[in-house]
Amino acid sequence: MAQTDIRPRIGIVCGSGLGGLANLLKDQVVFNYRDIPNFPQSTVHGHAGRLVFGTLKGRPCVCMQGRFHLYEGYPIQKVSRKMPSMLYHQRHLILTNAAGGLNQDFKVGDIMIMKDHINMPGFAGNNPLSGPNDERFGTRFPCMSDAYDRELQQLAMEVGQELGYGDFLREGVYCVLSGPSFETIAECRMLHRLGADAVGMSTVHEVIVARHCGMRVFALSLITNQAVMDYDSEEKANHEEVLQTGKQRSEQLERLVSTLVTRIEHNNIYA
Ligand SMILES: O=P(O)(O)O[C@@H]1C[C@H](O)[C@@H](CO)O1
Ligand code: HPA
Repeated sequence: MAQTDIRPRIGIVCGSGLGGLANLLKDQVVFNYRDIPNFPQSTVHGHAGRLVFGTLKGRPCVCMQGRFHLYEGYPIQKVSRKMPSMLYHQRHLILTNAAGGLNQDFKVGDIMIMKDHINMPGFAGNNPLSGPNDERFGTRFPCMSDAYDRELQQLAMEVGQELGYGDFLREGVYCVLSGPSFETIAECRMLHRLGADAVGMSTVHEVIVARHCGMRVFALSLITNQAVMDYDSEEKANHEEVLQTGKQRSEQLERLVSTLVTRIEHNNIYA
């Protein structure tokens, strides 16, 4: 922080292939993760591994161009609790991810506003808040029924409609698995029955920590591929398709996020 005058009010985390968001920032001050002491490294294609400070349409922001995933081998506390600590000092956190569509009404390229999550690793005791609680950050037992800020969801929906995104803007429930293997057909069918609209490998642990710190959270999933749910299907989930869809939709997703950022300030949603 000593190396930049920018004091961000909004933190942004970029999902797979969605790092272009960080390039929108003006007056950039960039730190490569490899140059930050004790910082993990991004090991996944589509995650550049840079912390970018700058202004988005005049609003001071900090952007993680590259996140850490459980499957990269980092302990869950390191992935989510200690490392993006710069982001957790902000009032708002905006997260993006790539996800497989489970909802049969969803199409590849849809943008899903996350209204809730299912934390599968959490069911197995893998929660980022496990371990001693530091009361300076938040309570031992944080509420998660209000994890995704309803005012921000509403605002994003309005922004999306104004931008003409109505045909591909959705809302739904994201289910996180630890990865890195993609899901089996039986797993996808089960997750769908459980109420998940999309499946991915990130975001939820970051959301839990952000809510623990009292941040207001907004998250978007880009449906980069249809989860395979049919034994007759020839489709095979793969990371190349994920990145390709990210490239195709990046411009709209970036416009949605940057307009949302200006509206957060304009509507003075800082309480
Ligand atoms: O960081 P996100 O959640 O966007 O990345 C997704 C999940 C895996 O890391 C990868 C699979 O293609 O994309
Ligand atoms: N499954 C899990 N994670 C993903 C997927 C998927 O189908 N697509 C992008 N990230």
